[in-house]
Amino acid sequence: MATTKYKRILLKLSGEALAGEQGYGIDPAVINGIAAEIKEVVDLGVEVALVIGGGNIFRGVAASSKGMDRASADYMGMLATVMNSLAMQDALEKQGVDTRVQSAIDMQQIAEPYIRRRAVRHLEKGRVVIFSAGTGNPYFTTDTAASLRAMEIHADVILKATKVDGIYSADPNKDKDAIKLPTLTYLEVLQKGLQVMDATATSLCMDNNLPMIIFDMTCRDNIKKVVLGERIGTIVRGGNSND
Ligand SMILES: Nc1ncnc2c1ncn2[C@@H]1O[C@H](COP(=O)(O)OP(=O)(O)OP(=O)(O)O)[C@@H](O)[C@H]1O
Ligand SMILES: O=c1ccn([C@@H]2O[C@H](COP(=O)(O)O)[C@@H](O)[C@H]2O)c(=O)[nH]1
Repeated sequence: MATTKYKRILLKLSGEALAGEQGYGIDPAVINGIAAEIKEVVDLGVEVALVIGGGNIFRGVAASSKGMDRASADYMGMLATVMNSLAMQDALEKQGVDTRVQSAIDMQQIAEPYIRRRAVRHLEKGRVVIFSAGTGNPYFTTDTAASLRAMEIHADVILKATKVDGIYSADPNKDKDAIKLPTLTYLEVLQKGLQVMDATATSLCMDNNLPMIIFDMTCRDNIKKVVLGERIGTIVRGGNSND
């Protein structure tokens, strides 16, 4: 078996990327492809926890900018992450991977409540644990939920799998002159105001010295490559970016 760089990972998947070409909802081909990649990582003996965004279904900020109460809109966003989590659970189980969905908002009929020690036990048994409903609180994001859960389960790293292939000097979808930055410190991300991840999540990782790798999830095998230690995307960590 190949030697992996990490023993326990928190993989944050972009909700928006699950929509594929259709731009909304869940593309079965995309989710099945990602599930197959996660299975390969599980088969390498890596303990995998997942947090999935909700941007393919509903974002609280977008609805509140059109007049909806922000907290209500955010609860809808959290429910969107539960839908994505259940879809991913189904896709993983179809491939023979044991999973558990835990929810930060109680919904006993469809998901376990979030219980930290229980989540860790599932991971030790080789099950993929999917943390849904974000942090359970409005005004947060799933990036913050990913940082929080990663800390709580003592993950070695956060892998943010998204639609861009790393962090750029500016949003590459808006600025064609933006350049990719292979290594950054959390302080640099905050000081430069880089929007790839929200400031709360960034600060939480910085305060707890948890490294994060941002990479493109639309490229086949990228998740496995990162787990095996290949340098792709952008690594963000504490200390000096030239270290
Ligand atoms: N400096 C930057 N470098 C890279 N991407 C950036 C930067 N600034 C903003 N972005 C944007 O950040 C996006 C990725 O983060 P975003 O939070 O939108 O998605 P996500 O958390 O992966 O997905 P979702 O919210 O749909 O679950 C990219 O698509 C890109 O447009
Ligand atoms: O802790 C949380 C996490 C998420 N939300 C809401 O859900 C949507 C979708 O999450 P993304 O991170 O944007 O993919 C988000 O826009 C919030 O509305 C939340 O309120 N609290």
